[in-house]
Amino acid sequence: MVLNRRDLERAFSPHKHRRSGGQRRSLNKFNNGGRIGSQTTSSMRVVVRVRPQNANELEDNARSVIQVIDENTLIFDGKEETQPFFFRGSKQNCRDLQKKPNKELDFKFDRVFRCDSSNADVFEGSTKDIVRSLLDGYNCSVFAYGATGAGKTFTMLGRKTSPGITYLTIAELYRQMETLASEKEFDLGVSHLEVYNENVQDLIQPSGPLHLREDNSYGVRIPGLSVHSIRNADDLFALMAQGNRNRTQHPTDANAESSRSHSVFQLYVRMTNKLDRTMKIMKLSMIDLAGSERASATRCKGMRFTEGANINKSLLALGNCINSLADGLKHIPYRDSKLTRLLKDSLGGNCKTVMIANISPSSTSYEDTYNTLKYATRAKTIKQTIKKNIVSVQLNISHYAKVVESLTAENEKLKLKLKMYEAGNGSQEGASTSVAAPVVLPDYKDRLSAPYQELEATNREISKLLKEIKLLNWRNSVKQKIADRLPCLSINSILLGKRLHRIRTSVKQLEGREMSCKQKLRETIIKRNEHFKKMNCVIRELNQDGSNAELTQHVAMLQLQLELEEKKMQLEHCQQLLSMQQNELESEDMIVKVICDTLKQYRFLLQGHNITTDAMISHYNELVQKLEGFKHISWKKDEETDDVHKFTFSIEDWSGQSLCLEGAVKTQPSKKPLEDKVIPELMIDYTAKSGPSSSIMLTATSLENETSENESEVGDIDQCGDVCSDRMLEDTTNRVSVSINEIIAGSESTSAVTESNTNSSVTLETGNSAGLLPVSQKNVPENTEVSEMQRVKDKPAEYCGILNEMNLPVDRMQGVAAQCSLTPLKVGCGTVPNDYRTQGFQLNDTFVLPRSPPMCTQMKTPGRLVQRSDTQSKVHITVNESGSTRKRSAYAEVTSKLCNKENRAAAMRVRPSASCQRGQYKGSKDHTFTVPEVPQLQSSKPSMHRLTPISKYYKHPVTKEELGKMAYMKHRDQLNRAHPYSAD
Ligand SMILES: Nc1ncnc2c1ncn2[C@@H]1O[C@H](COP(=O)(O)OP(=O)(O)OP(=O)(O)O)[C@@H](O)[C@H]1O
Repeated sequence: MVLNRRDLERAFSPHKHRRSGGQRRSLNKFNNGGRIGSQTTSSMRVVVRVRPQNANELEDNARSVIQVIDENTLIFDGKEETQPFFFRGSKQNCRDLQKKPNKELDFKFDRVFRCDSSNADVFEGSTKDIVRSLLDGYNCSVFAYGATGAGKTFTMLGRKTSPGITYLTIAELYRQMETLASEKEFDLGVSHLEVYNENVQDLIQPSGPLHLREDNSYGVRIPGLSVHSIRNADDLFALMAQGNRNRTQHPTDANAESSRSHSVFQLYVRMTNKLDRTMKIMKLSMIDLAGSERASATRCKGMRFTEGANINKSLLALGNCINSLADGLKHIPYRDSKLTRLLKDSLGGNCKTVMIANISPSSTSYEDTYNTLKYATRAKTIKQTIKKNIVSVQLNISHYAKVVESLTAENEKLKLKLKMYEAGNGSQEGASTSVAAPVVLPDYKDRLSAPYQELEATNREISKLLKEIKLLNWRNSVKQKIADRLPCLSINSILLGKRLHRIRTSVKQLEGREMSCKQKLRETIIKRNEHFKKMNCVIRELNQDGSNAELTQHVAMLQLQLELEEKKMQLEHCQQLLSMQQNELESEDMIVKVICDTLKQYRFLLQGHNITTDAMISHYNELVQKLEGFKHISWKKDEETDDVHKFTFSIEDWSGQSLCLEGAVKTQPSKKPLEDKVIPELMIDYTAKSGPSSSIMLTATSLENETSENESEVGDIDQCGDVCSDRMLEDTTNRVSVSINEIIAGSESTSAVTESNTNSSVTLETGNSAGLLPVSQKNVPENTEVSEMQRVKDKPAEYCGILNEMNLPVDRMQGVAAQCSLTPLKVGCGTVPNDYRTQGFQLNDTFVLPRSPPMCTQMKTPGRLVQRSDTQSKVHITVNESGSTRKRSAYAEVTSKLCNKENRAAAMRVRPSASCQRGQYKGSKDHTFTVPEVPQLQSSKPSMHRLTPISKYYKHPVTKEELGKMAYMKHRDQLNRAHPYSAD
């Protein structure tokens, strides 16, 4: 335990820190020159007050060791103006060597008060600012430090004529609270205690010693300490006086009214915001420390000596804490004394602190003053981290809703008042310029307003719940639908099980939500009925008071408003539901399309393998019929009409003769225009203007965009798919119907290579041709196929010829070939038609087309090889003598099916080379034809020899499984895109 002056000095000696820090050379380096009002740092605010010399000091003729330079600076132990020093009659510049040299230390503080400063001056310069901080929500502390008799109590408590800063601060607090009274509510409480001989005692209601408790949330607490409410600053003064009377004071040699204890006066402020009910609890502590003293100076003995030792001990602990805080150490020895424990949250805690260092200017207190100044300088470097004490009051969203509601209602009322006021003023305008009397809102409107608003709110809630229920219901039905159709497509039972489980779980969740919504709805409806009753009651009462027309009108208007609001919400909900249903419909539409497409591909695949059954075909046809039925469902609006896109068609026959045609493309309004992606349906009606033709090519050009680029021949297999390949119907009136499955974006025109006879009236019609087979197939009896199949089996080498004889469509031929385990024909087979016989070919000449699409140059009579180059193909045809004598020329007709766009036109008009002319091949069996790139045979009956899309997937050798897989692969992505629950 340290009890003497030397220890105290050591505790606050700068040399101590020089040793530890090794940096400081002069006291001036302590000074950071902090300024009043500087809010940039949160350093402890330190002010110094110099008291006037007392009678004793004046009597002793002691010199003043303090020179106050300005508001912030003082010089301790400055040079005195002394008599010149003479040695042997001459003035000496050197000082009197017998005298101690002056320290001449300058100190800077936040504020320095001269000895003539009043308590009011000190208040203005030290604690006035912290009142603002207190009301901003910060804890604040003020403590007075100094040697005994230095004027601490005088500064803190003052006299009746000159109240101290505690009183002045609290008076200021009351003044500022009054200005905030409209926004905030305040509750004030005070307590007053002393720490005497390391015991804490209540000064207002003295009882036994009190214990200190520390709490993370509330800091230091003293259970049992009485807290007294005050109404004004005068109440406070009375309480302080009472507390001071109870304070332990004893006269010492240094001070006749020496306080022998540390006094702590605390004011608690609870501030509640009237608007949001947030609460702040702040604490202001005014601490009058006991004076540090030298036992020699006070000449205390016995009890007084023990008191002094305790005072010094606690002040020493305080000095250690200040040093540790100033050095930024982690551990602060607060627990060394009761005083430091009590001041824990005032010094380094969450608190704005002001230290008032009281000093005597007299040289008799030289050491005390010097120590106090050092102490204060050290304290100045303490940094504090402070935050507002906002108590989170349990306010929920409903509270804010209420506040907003009440404000809105008030706002509405005010608006109404203003309107009425303006209306009243308007009518009186001109009549009188006197100030209009305040307009009183009709009572009935006021009384009806609250129940109406309640009713409106519940109505809104009901509409919302109804909408929620409907949506949940609909989502549920969609999920059910998915669950129903999933097993139809999914082939992976494990995956299917998982998906179904997921769907069922979500269905259950939706049902649960629906139930809770329904429950809420029931409750809200009950609530609404109550509001209705309430409103009716008010209306009845108002009627009893004296019904008037205005009231009736107002009630009717309110009812209408309610209805209107309800209808508006219903409309909104309907629109939302409708758009969701529309989306669902579109997605289902897409699924149907994809399924149809896939089905068609599978159908061809099966047909290719000749494994279709009658039942399958009839099911398929049923489906087609159903789909056709679907098309009759019209989504178009009444005012919508078909979009017509006009085209001109130029038709060329293979001999180069061209026909001019005009036509139009009709698209259904629900379908996208030509420029868009896919046009599933397209109607082209045109009539040839002139001339018969045996072979024509149709080129369609959009009139709406007449540029040369748009003039294109379509029919390219890459662009138009199987144009004119699926269905060609020949009717008796020489009208040819061509089915076009789809036209891809970018091709604004379509063409079809077709044949017309003498009549040039041609109709190209598009439609869903899925599943429609070439009509010629109908004419082929199944039994014929079977018998021929046997023939093929018996003579596999001749199967091409046999199949040609059978006059089967190419896919059927492929099927037969596959069934007979023969190499499937890649592209197609054709028989030379009868009319060709007259042109030099023999019946049953066989044309074998190449195996894979670009290799389309093989054209041979049996036994002869055909060659092909990149740019053209040479076709060797063996023609027998009889044929050549009969006809002068021969034709190798090709179609553009597998050609690229550029050479297709040329390919269409392949003529036999010169070597094919009559007579030139007489006697010779080999003739050469120059054929453009990628030719293909075309017979006079195109329906029989067209390529089918399925042929694209043929490879040799290929198994049925592979074929199936290939077709599946092609459509898998499309299917998945169309619907996530499609095939796995
Ligand atoms: N600024 C001042 N102006 C006039 N008189 C003063 C001033 N400061 C102090 N005094 C007088 O000095 C005497 C001692 O002052 P005070 O009791 O306030 O000292 P203290 O620091 O509280 O001493 P202790 O620590 O012993 O209680 C008192 O009589 C007081 O009236």
